[in-house]
Amino acid sequence: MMVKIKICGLKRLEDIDYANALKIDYAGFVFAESKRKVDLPLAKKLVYRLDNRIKKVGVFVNEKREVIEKVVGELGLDVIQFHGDESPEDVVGYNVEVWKALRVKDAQCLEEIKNYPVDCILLDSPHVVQCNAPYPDYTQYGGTGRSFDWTILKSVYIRLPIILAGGLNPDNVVMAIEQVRPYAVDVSSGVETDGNKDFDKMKKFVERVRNL
Ligand SMILES: O=C(O)c1ccccc1NCC(=O)[C@H](O)[C@H](O)COP(=O)(O)O
Repeated sequence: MMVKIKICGLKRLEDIDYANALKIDYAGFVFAESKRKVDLPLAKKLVYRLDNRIKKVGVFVNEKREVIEKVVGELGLDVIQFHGDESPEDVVGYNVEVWKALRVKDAQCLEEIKNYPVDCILLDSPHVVQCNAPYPDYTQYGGTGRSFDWTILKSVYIRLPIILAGGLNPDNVVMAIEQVRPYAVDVSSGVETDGNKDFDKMKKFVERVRNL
């Protein structure tokens, strides 16, 4: 089966045009503290422009249930991606598909997954809190551009479909897929130039995955 593609952190109208042209499977919108954060009015414009065959994923970090429900309802999101420290109880009771991100430090931390009643598990790099920053650097919850040691996954059986994230780019995505055999790949930094999505990098990424 063809590996699905999610591109995360879309924040400009042209990013949506790129996503539509490349017919990606999932478009990710970040509703958490990040340089890629979108607010509801902007997200509405982006979603309105998005090809309705592309699934809309909302990324949240430790967000209140009522906020998530409002965003899901107003945008018609297809998927909630929990990317913070949410517990298994926090992620239940929504009427759309739910993904939980886990930051992979070691094989032991993958045990946590077994407790989550979700549709997919997204494996990302461990975050590094910037200790010398004057305030906590929440962007480090995701979108770090760093990859983790994929060999950790070899020793663990994961029942859920895996979305592989963290430091993927057009040059390493084929190797990543061959090693991990995920249901989908997720990229943000690796298809950006100077903080914005770059059509040529997105195209290269998509072509390399689709040509497998
Ligand atoms: O992308 C962000 O800025 C972000 C901020 C806070 C929480 C999650 C975030 N992104 C979630 C994603 O799904 C990213 O695509 C994933 O972390 C991979 O990012 P990258 O390593 O930059 O490809």
